[in-house]
Amino acid sequence: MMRIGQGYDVHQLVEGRPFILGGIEIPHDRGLLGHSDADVLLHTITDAALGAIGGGDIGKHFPDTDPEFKDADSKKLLTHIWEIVKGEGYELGNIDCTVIAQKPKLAPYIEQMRESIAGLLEADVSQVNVKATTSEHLGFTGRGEGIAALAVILLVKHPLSLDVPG
Ligand SMILES: Nc1ccn([C@@H]2O[C@H](COP(=O)(O)O)[C@@H](O)[C@H]2O)c(=O)n1
Ligand SMILES: C[C@@]1(CO)OP(=O)(O)OP(=O)(O)OC[C@H]1O
Repeated sequence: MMRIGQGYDVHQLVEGRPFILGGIEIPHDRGLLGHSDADVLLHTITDAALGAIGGGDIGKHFPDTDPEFKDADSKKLLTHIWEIVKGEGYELGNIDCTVIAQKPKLAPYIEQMRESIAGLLEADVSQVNVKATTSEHLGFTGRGEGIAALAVILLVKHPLSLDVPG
């Protein structure tokens, strides 16, 4: 049994916030704005996982009107959703993510993000791919006003092995 899900999220880049992406903090002169820590990549992955199990979206589970989730650590939000995914018998097949950011240069941090995401999804790093692209100075990402991220996830459920005698 396999299920596929996709995610998309955008957060604004502003001064005076830490820049947290894929569960790690990256040095930058600005950070992402949100009700939570605004980790746009983990939010996208959370939405993709929810999409795969028909579980709605991140805002349904963690409303941005609820003070409980103010400044929430997005690693904890994804971990909560991943418990639901596992409860339905699924594990990660693979996930492929794209971050659209004019700046900062993300290449030096890609491996650390992969490791962070693999840890959260209880999978091997080889099952997690993270890509970065600029948008060639076009649009809101190109002007550096915000960062967008996309993800496609494949969940797999292994059939119970039957212990047939003889
Ligand atoms: N924030 C980013 C954006 C891109 N990269 C790397 O640069 C390569 C070329 O980007 P283009 O937008 O010109 O296609 C891209 O493949 C990434 O490896 C990056 O590190 N950080
Ligand atoms: C994570 C939550 C909850 O703190 O808030 P934000 O950080 O604003 O993120 P978003 O992707 O807009 O929506 C999900 C939320 O409800």
